[in-house]
Amino acid sequence: MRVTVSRKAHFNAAHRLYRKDWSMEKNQEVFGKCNNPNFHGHNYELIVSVTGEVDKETGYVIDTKILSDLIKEHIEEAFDHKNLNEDVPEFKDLNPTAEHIAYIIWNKLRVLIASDKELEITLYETPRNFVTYKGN
Ligand SMILES: Nc1nc2c(c(=O)[nH]1)N=C([C@H](O)[C@H](O)COP(=O)(O)OP(=O)(O)OP(=O)(O)O)CN2
Repeated sequence: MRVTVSRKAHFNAAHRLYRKDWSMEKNQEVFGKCNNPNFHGHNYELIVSVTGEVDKETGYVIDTKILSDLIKEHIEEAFDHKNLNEDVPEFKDLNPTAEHIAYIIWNKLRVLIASDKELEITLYETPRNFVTYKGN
């Protein structure tokens, strides 16, 4: 029996959407108010979902306490109350869009969760804007 187990988390972070190799005018045209050079913040809501076989002995796909600890240590510690452009090395040369943040989170967690389980990341940048990434 395959089941999906999900854990919610959140972090607050600042960012600016822009490309260093574009002019201010081009960045403004493409990214608008998200290109504010003084940055802006979001209350990101994160859902991490793990799908796999239910263990016959424990009844678990993954212990939610273990999943929660992994998210705290590897995602919240790295992103919470940070300026993503300036403080987080993964975004030094990668525009911190919701798509890219979800991709980075997936890659950070993928290596920590058993390879026979599927991993899916849903990231809400605002209550109405969210992305989903499950690899590939
Ligand atoms: N595909 C993407 N589009 C946009 C992203 C993104 O990461 N991926 N990011 C932004 C801005 O950073 C920001 O999220 C937009 O904020 P805002 O326009 O305020 O969004 P809201 O939905 O909260 O506001 P509305 O009032 O509903 O317009 C832009 N695009």
